[in-house]
Amino acid sequence: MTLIIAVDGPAASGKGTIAARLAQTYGLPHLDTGLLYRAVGVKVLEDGDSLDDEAAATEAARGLDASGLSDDSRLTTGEAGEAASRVASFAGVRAALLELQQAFAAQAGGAVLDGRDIGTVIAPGAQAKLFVTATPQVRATRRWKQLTARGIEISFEDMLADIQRRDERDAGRGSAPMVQADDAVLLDTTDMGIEAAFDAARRIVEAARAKYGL
Ligand SMILES: Nc1ncnc2c1ncn2[C@@H]1O[C@H](COP(=O)(O)OP(=O)(O)O)[C@@H](O)[C@H]1O
Ligand SMILES: Nc1ccn([C@@H]2O[C@H](COP(=O)(O)OP(=O)(O)O)[C@@H](O)[C@H]2O)c(=O)n1
Repeated sequence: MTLIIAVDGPAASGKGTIAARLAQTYGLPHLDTGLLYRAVGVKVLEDGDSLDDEAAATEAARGLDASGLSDDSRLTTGEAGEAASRVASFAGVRAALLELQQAFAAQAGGAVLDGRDIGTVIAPGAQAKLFVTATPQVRATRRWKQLTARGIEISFEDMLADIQRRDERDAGRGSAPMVQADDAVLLDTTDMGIEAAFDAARRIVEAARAKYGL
């Protein structure tokens, strides 16, 4: 049996940071699945199509080249996050991205994936499942600091409103909504720094490894 680690949670909860560090710790490949939806959203915008156009978004998802996404600075903006969340509600987009993600999860040796539906849809059999969260205020503060450090200007109030709107859309959509899997462990990082959050995440994974003898 291999170790698949599923890390889900809302925007700026720290799931990507935790997933990357877990991957490093256990020597596993890591896929930030949010980048796939961000790339689809940005492609729709760049093609001049509407974010309400499911056919255009599905076509963009089918034609997606998933290589090099983590180096693409166009994908880290607030607009890209918003566009991602809009196209991510389309069943056609999710279906087009399913196989790629499931193949990544199933590769020999195991994998770490982070997103919204990893523990519920992409890898329901994952040995370790974390649902990472924090209050909207704390998450907005983290994302605001991250974006302003990159020279992106946004007010804190707008940031908080963006995060809350995205939370609602992601949790409320019909297709693979953001929800904690029944067997996921909740990790609330509201009062934790990065080190404490990572330590807590590692303990959750260690418990799963012990359970499965991995
Ligand atoms: N526990 C934490 N405490 C403070 N800042 C954090 C914590 N976890 C992550 N961050 C910072 O918050 C920002 C968002 O984290 P990230 O891992 O990208 O979140 P997500 O993948 O959930 O959107 C990053 O700048 C990251 O360094
Ligand atoms: N597995 C996933 C990952 C992301 N997404 C969507 O893509 C958007 C961007 O995801 P992300 O993980 O890059 O966003 P952040 O949490 O980093 O802000 C989310 O708001 C979701 O709508 C999804 O639907 N399913």
